[in-house]
Amino acid sequence: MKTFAEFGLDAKVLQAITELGFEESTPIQDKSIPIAMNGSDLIGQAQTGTGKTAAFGIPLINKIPSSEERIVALIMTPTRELAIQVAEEIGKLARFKGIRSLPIYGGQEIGRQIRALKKRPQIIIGTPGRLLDHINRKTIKLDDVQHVVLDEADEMLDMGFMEDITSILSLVPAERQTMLFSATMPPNIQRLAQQFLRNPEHVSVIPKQVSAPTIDQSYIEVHERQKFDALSRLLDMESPDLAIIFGRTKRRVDELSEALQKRGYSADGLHGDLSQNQRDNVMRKFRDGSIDVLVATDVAARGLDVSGVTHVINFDLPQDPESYVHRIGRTGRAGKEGTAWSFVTPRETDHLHFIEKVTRQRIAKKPVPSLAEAIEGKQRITAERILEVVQGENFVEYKGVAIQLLEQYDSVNLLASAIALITGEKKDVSIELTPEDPIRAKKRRPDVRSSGRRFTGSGYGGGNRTGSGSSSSSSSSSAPRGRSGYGGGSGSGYAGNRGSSSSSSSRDGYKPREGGRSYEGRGNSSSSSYENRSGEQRRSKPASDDFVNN
Ligand SMILES: Nc1ncnc2c1ncn2[C@@H]1O[C@H](COP(=O)(O)OP(=O)(O)OP(=O)(O)O)[C@@H](O)[C@H]1O
Ligand SMILES: [Mg+2]
Repeated sequence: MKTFAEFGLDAKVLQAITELGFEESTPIQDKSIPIAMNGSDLIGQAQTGTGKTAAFGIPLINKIPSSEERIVALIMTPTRELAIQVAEEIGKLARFKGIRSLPIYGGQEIGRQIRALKKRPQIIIGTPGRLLDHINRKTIKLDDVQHVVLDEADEMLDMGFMEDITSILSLVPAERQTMLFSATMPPNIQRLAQQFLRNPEHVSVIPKQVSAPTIDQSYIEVHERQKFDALSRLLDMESPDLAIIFGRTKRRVDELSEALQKRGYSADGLHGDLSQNQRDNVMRKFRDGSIDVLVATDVAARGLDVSGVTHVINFDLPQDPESYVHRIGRTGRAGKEGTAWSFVTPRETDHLHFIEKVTRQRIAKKPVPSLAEAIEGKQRITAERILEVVQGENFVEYKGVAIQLLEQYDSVNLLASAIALITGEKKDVSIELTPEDPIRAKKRRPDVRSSGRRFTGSGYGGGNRTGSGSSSSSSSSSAPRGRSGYGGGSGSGYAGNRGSSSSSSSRDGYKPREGGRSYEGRGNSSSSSYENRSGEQRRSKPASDDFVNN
């Protein structure tokens, strides 16, 4: 653990870091910043929420001269929300040095982006589709780019961006620095690395052994039809400050956010079928706390950093362990504690155990919260809210009526009635969700070679899924986050290791993955159809027989 002053950074960069409140570097920053400052290519892996953005952002900003007028750095992200967020963090770090950065993503009016490009940003943060659009219009040219970062590199591969990335990078001078970052680094990332990186340094913050998690993980076994009631009880019992609930499909997200609103929760949904305006609004409301429940597809699983997210709930289990790791990684960030719950239908318990095995993390089984626990939780929150008001003394104008009431009625009855009113039971609103099919772990098939799952620092060597058809097994592993978070240094990390995956690529580079993953929807209604998570280009659906749907 170092202070940032030890890296020999520009005073203006240091000032920005101080202003952000970063006191010490995180382990990934410790290791990456000197290498990145040297100009070497880099593959950086560290657990969710440990400051990978600054790990590549600080060296970039440090290096770029303020007088630079050309685009010299390009950062690519898999989703629009992440492009916006990374641009914001880069913007904060670059404030005093006066480096200009610009997010470029689908869904935003292109004219606006073209106007902003005229201000000569030195750093562009973009999603591949819109970047290509600008490149084709010649509104962005990459001839002078000296640094490239692929954030969530493995996800960019999985989303079928390989062809786009290849096209984009073919326009960037070979004489450049290229860096890949993610919490999960499956071996097939090597394909990307071999193609685009030169003698990369591998930096990974991985624990030697499983250590205590910062994210408290539990699951509840529940039938599909009981999920919603279980969810409202869970929300009542836990009363999260901010929660993200992941659903499998866009339809699911729509239905769930509407149902939660009907039951009186302050919730809204995020998925790729919404307009960019709607997406921006939902994110803004969630970030400023005007809603406290964000219901989302996996579009929100990667990279998003919203401070104060205390809970992640997998309303539907994710298809693969990487997705699980990234989803629950939306809480427990920057050394804070977080709580993750997953709903598991009886037929999905094998899949849950598979996730446990791969992530080397026991996920504790908990009962469905009882009505009594739910009520107790809700009442506790109401009482806390009342006490806050009492302390604020912002109630003087209500005293007159209070005195009158107390003259006529019993004080306990009065207060209990007021609590009942504020608690606002809306249990009578009936909710009907379209059921989702369970996810099931694939069974080992001896005739198909399994590359298995391997863990760094663990003896586990066997995959319990195998590939099917032309798609060979792709697997990964992870280790849980360490409690140490910032400052502890033991730095547990995700040690993803995916068996060599050589599945056939479709035209657009989309790789139908063994076991599939939780893409948004694979039903046949448009609201539940597969989409590219950046929402800007549609790709072919993964082969449906990659999934066990029933
Ligand atoms: N040195 C530091 N000290 C304190 N906070 C930090 C430091 N570096 C980064 N942070 C904060 O930690 C949070 C998480 O950082 P960031 O989003 O970069 O994580 P990440 O490793 O990219 O996670 P993910 O894998 O989910 O993308 C951010 O709010 C960031 O501002
Ligand atoms: Mg990140």
